[in-house]
Amino acid sequence: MSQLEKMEVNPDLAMERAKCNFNIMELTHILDGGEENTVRRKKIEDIALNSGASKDAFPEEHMSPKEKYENAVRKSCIFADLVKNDFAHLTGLETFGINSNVIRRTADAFFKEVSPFLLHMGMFVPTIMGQCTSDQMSYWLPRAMAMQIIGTYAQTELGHGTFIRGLETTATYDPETEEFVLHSPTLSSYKWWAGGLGNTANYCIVVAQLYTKGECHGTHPFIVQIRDEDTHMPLPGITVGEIGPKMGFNTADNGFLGFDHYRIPRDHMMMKNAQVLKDGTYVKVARHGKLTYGTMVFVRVMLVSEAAFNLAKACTIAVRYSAIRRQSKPKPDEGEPQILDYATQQHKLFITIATAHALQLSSSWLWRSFSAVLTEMKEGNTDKLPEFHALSSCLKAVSTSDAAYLIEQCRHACGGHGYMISSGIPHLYNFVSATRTYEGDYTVLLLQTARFLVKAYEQAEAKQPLTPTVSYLKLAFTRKEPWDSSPAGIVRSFQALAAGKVSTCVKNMRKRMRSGLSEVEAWETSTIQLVSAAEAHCRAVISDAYKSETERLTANSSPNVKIVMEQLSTLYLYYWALERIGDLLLYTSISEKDIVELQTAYEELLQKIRPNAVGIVEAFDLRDELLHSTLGSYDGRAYERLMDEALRSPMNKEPINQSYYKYLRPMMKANL
Ligand SMILES: CCCCC/C=C\C/C=C\C/C=C\C/C=C\CCCC(=O)SCCNC(=O)CCNC(=O)[C@H](O)C(C)(C)COP(=O)(O)OP(=O)(O)OC[C@H]1O[C@@H](n2cnc3c(N)ncnc32)[C@H](O)[C@@H]1OP(=O)(O)O
Ligand SMILES: Cc1cc2nc3c(=O)[nH]c(=O)nc-3n(C[C@H](O)[C@H](O)[C@H](O)COP(=O)(O)OP(=O)(O)OC[C@H]3O[C@@H](n4cnc5c(N)ncnc54)[C@H](O)[C@@H]3O)c2cc1C
Repeated sequence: MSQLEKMEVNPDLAMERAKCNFNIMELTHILDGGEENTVRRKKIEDIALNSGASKDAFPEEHMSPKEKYENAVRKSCIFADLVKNDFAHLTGLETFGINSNVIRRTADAFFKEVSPFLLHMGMFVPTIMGQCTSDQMSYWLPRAMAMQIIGTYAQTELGHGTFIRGLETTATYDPETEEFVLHSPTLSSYKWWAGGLGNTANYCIVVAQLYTKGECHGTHPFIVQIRDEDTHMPLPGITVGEIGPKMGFNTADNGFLGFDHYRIPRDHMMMKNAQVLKDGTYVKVARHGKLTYGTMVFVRVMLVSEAAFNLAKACTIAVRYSAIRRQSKPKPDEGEPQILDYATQQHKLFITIATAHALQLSSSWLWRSFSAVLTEMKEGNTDKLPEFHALSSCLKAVSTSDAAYLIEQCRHACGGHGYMISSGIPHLYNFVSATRTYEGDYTVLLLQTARFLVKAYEQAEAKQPLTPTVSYLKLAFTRKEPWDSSPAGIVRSFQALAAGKVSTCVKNMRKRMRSGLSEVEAWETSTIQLVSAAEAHCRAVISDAYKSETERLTANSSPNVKIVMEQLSTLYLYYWALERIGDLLLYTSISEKDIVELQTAYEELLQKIRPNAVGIVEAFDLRDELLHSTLGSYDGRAYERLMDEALRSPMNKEPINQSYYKYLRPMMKANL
């Protein structure tokens, strides 16, 4: 009999809800970007989740890899149908704005790992939108949106992921037949990793070195059919398959792909930014050489919200569980406290909540900047692209890295039970730790930002005007920043710290060049510090955006919601100031007394947040279907759910496993 037949809420969780002193729904509306967004989101979730279509009859964890994939395809088709037929009027999916976030969020109820269609929606469609001419778009986009074809994005090869210019797949134009010939000249040139490529997709975007009239023009994107639209058989000249088990993403059939002189029509080159005319003449259209990297920039922005969303899930699970879990007996005359009462537990968890808010608000701010950059680019102005590339690169790197670290911390906060797959936390960790690598590795992206920072520093030195996100670099040329523990003062200190680090890097590089190193060598030997400087810059950007967005969003809110949001954003600042004490000592006037006061203020803040902790995570409004967690469900009945899950295990379906007769019994009897 299920342990959950009686509908009850754990009394500790009920008590937490009763003592929450702010309006949870008001905070939900703020996080959703307005009440009407919440209403629409809930409608979409109701349609998708109340039907029960997201549920599995058999626990996914106990399926074979092949069964897991097949189940994910089954549910992807149900979900795609819902998107097309039931959500369309509610979402305006084609805008790829807030509503695609809602669809992405709802999809998580269907997939504990990911949908094999993720790359179709996440990269194939956006690349068609960003890299096609309008004629091409009017042919491809309706087919892709209606799911008549399924696509993916195959850029990375066995030999190269980071260094795009080093890709080896060739696309050589043949003016005789007006076709491109795609070819994989080496093993290392095989495409590797594209999600959905192994078994699902029949089309893909292939990034290849373009050759025409005997000249190489660098990497360009092409739309390539890889399977027959009717039989799904790989087409002649195509070698395609799945790459095998991974830490996560196991329902995403990541694949490999090779070409043997495979021909595609000329107009399957995506020609918005560059064209090859019928006679083979190459025409560059774009004003900026890196516009073909546009989909990556788009997904990097997307990944900041992904990091926030997955952190919100992890801390909802860990905070609810910490409210119902009681352990140890610090006071002999009292019962065991809820583990959420321990200051060390609050230290693990409240920064996780604050980071989820910080990333969510920074991501909304980043989306707005992105829209502004896109609008200018439509008018042919690419001036803001370098700054935006630097910004989206560091935000992607730091948000995914912080999220992975903090999700792991949520697992620690759940003790042994956090290690269970059914807690939901391992899936979250496996998913998010990949986001630190894909779409540009952490270190590589921070070094892109560092390049921009060094150039901006040189502009500041030459007293030239600076773009907004780096205007603080002028602090590098003033006296040491006086320490001020107010939120605005801490943001300024983070800026002074970042400016100081960039300045130190530049001075070190110059010194190394004076001692005989080339510019490239001086850069290379300074990269550890450059990564650290770019991280500090990003931390200053997030802190500034989080603080100012909090002020903007709470300008008209009720007093208690304002207090809660301010407490969290101040906690974020205190936490990172304490984490970076060594740097603050170098670059600001902070004293020993200031540090002691800061630590005390941080500890007091944890206590102030404590009574509202459950309410705060519940403002993320994550339904049980999205959490997939025995530990974090709304009713808080973790022990009953753990036992129920254990009983569902196929290992418990027979009292004696056959291995007893085959191996254990003979061994033990032989040892008698
Ligand atoms: C079921 C329903 C679901 C709904 C779906 C909706 C949403 C889903 C949500 C999210 C997730 C979606 C999908 C996620 C799943 C999996 C996806 C994984 C996909 C992939 O994983 S897909 C492969 C990505 N793979 C990379 O990410 C490679 C990283 N590697 C690079 O990105 C470059 O290769 C780099 C930058 C390292 C070097 O490139 P390089 O060698 O060519 O350039 P170089 O260093 O020489 O720089 C020359 C000048 O270009 C500037 N520059 C460079 N890049 C620029 C840019 N983008 N924009 C503007 N300027 C740029 C520089 O700043 C410099 O500027 P300057 O000269 O002025 O200093
Ligand atoms: C789950 C998952 C899904 C993916 N999906 C797709 C997909 O759909 N389509 C696709 O095309 N690709 C996909 N990828 C590939 C992904 O984009 C690449 O793995 C990623 O960009 C990192 O590149 P890499 O593997 O070449 O790493 P490498 O560049 O080989 O990195 C290895 C190490 O070298 C370091 N390094 C590399 N270059 C430098 C440098 N210049 N300076 C300092 N350090 C450096 C890195 O920091 C890292 O520590 C996926 C990857 C994963 C894990």
